[in-house]
Amino acid sequence: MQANTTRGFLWSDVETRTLLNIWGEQDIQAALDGNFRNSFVYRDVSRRLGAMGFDRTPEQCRVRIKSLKRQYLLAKEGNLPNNGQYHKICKFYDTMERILSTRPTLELMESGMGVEEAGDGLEEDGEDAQDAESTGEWPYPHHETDVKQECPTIPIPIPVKGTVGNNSTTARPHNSSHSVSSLPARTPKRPRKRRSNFPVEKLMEQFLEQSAQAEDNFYRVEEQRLQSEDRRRDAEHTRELHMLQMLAQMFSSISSARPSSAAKMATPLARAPVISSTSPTHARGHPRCSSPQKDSFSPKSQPLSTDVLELQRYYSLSLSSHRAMDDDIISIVKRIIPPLTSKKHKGQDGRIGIIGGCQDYTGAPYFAAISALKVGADLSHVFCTKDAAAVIKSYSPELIVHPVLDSPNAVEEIEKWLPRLHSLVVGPGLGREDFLLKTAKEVIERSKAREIPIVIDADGLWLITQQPSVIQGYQKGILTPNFMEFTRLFEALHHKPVNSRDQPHSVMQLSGTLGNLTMVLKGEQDLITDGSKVYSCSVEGSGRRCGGQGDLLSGSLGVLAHWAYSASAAGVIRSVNPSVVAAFGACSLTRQCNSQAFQQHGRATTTSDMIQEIGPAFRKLFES
Ligand SMILES: NC(=O)C1=CN([C@@H]2O[C@H](COP(=O)(O)OP(=O)(O)OC[C@H]3O[C@@H](n4cnc5c(N)ncnc54)[C@H](OP(=O)(O)O)[C@@H]3O)[C@@H](O)[C@H]2O)[C@@H](O)CC1
Ligand SMILES: Nc1ncnc2c1ncn2[C@@H]1O[C@H](COP(=O)(O)OP(=O)(O)OP(=O)(O)O)[C@@H](O)[C@H]1O
Repeated sequence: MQANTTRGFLWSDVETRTLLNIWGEQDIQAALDGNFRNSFVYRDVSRRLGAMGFDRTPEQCRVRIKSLKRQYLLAKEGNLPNNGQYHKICKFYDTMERILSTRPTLELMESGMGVEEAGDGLEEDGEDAQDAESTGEWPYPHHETDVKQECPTIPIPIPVKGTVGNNSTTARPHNSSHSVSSLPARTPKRPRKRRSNFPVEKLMEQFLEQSAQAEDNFYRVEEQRLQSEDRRRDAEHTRELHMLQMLAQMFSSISSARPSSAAKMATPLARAPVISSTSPTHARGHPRCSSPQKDSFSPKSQPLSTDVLELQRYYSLSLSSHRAMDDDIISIVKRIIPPLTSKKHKGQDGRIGIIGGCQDYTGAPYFAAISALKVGADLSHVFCTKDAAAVIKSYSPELIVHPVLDSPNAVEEIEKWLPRLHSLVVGPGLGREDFLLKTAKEVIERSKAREIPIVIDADGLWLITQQPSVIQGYQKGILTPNFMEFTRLFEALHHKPVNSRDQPHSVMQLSGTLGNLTMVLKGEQDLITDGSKVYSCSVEGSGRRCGGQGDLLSGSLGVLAHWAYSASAAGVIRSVNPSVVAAFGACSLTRQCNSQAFQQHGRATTTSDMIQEIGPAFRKLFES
C-alpha cells in the first residue's frame, strides 16, 4: 500500500470514524495524555489505521484529529441549542464528546490547544482552515473561525528570526523528533485572537443568509439565461419550421405549375416603385420595422421579396374592396402562422395577457381572452379586478384569471407575469376609473421596456386619449379604435374634428402624429395604417353589430401580433410591418366569423356565436 501523502485529500466518513475509534482507544488516549511529544503516538495510530485498510501517514492522522477537535470545540463553545446545529459544525460531535469527556486534560485543550498538539512542531498558520476545507465539513469562511491558541505552560524561548525583505520569517525545525530541549530553535505558535463568547449562531445565521442570497442570485441569473435561451430556441424553431413550410409551398406550386401564378409574379406593376413620395409620413419610416416603401425607394435595395411585391401591388390600387388584393395580403398572413407540430411545448405558440375586466364589464375580457385561445395561443391570462375574476372564471375553465387589477400592488403583480407573456391586450372591459387607468398605464410602460407587442382597445384607448405619450412612437403598439374612439383620440391630438368623408386620410394623419403607430379604424371597412399607407380590409361580414366583436378582434390580434413579430425576427416575412400584417389578419378573421355566424343565426347572432366560428373561419381564410 502506498501512503497517500496528499494533505488536502478528502477523508471519507467511514475512514474518519475508524480513525476516531482508534484515536479514542484507551491506550492511545493515555499515551497522548500528558505527553508533550506525540509523534510516536500518531505513528501508532497510522499503523492501526493501515491495518484496517486505510492508508494514512501519521501526520495526516494528526492533522485530521486536530481539525476534528477544532470543530468539536467550536460547536461546544457556541452553546448551540440542542437541535442538531452542532452537527452542522462538527459531524462527529457525539463521538468526540464521548472520547474527550473522559480526558483529564480537556480543560487545557478547551482553552484552545491540547497537549498533544503542542509539541509536534509541524503546524503552520492557517493549516486548520485548510484541513477543514479539505474535509468539506467546515461551515464558515476561515477568517471567522479563529480560536485562541494559548501557549503551553512550558517555557518556550524567543525564536530566532530571519528577515526577507519586509517579511519576517521564523526559523523552524526540520525534524519533528527534536526533543523538548531543542525547542529554542522552534517556532512558538503565534497566539491567535480569541473571540470571547464566539457568536457562532450569529455567524451561522449570516452564513445561511449569504448562502440563501447567493442561491437566489444564481437562480435569478439562471432564470434569465433560460428565458433568453427559450426565446432564441423559439425563434430558431419558428424560422426552421417556416422555411420548411415555404419549401413545401414552393414544391407544391412548382408541381401544380399554374401559368397564372407565374404571370402574377412577373407583373411589371409589382416591380415598379409604386409609393407616392408625397406620402406625408413616409420620410419618418419605422425605426425598427422597415416599411415596404423604403425598399422600393432605395436604389440599392435587395431583390424584392414576394411580401413586398404583393403589398406594393396592393398600395398601387385604390382602397375599394378588391378580392385579389385581400388574397395577396392574406397569403402573407398565412406565412406568419406557426405550423402545428409535435415538437412544440405548451406556451410556444403564444401566452397572451388581457388587461381588463371590472364589475361592470366581464364579457369583454372574456371574449378577448377566449378568442386568443381559439385563434391558437396556448395560454390566455386575464388580469382583472377582484369582483370580476370569479365571474370571468365561471365563463371558461380555459382562462387563467388573476384578480389583481384593483390590488394596491397591481403593477408588481402583473409585472411578475410579463416575462412569460408574448403580447398584451389592454382595455377590454377595463373601465375608466382613474386608479385602473393608472395601473394600465404603468403596465404599458413596463411592457414597452420588454418590447412586448401591445394592442390597445376600448377603455385602453380612453387612457391614450388622456395621455397619448404612453404609447406614442412605440412600434409594437397597435390601436384598434371604433369610430367613436377614433374621433375622441383624433380631436384630442389634432384639436379639430375628424373629416369623416376622408377617413383614410384622417387615420393616416393620426397614426403619423402618434409616431407611425399601427392603427385599425374599425367600421364598414376596417382601415389599417402605419402612417405610410392605408390598407382596407373588406372581407364580407354581415349587418349584425352585436357588442363584443371588437373584443374578438383585439384578442385575435394579440396572438397574430406575436406570431408576426416572431416570423419577422426569424426572417420569414421581410420588409413588411408585422403589426400591419397581424392587423389585417385579425380584421379578416373577425369579419369572416361574423359572416359565418350570421349565416347560421341571422339576427340572433351574438359574439359567442362568432367565437364558435373562429376555428372554421381561420381554416377557410388561412389554411385552405
Ligand atoms: N359584454 C361586455 O362586457 C362588453 C363590454 N364592452 C366594454 O364596454 C366598455 C365601454 O365600451 P363602449 O364601446 O361601449 O364605450 P364607448 O367607446 O364610450 O362607446 C360608447 C358609445 O359610443 C358610440 N359608438 C360606439 N361605436 C360607434 C361607432 N362605430 N360609430 C358611432 N358611434 C359609436 C355609441 O353611442 P350611442 O350610439 O349609444 O349614442 C356607444 O354607445 C369597454 O370596456 C368595452 O370593452 C364592450 O366591449 C362590449 C361588450
Ligand atoms: N359597419 C360595419 N360593417 C361591417 N363590419 C363592421 C362594421 N362595423 C364594425 N364591423 C366589424 O366589427 C368589428 C368590430 O368593430 P366595432 O365597431 O363593433 O368595435 P367595438 O365597438 O370596439 O366593439 P366592442 O363591442 O367589442 O366594443 C370590426 O373589426 C369589423 O370587422
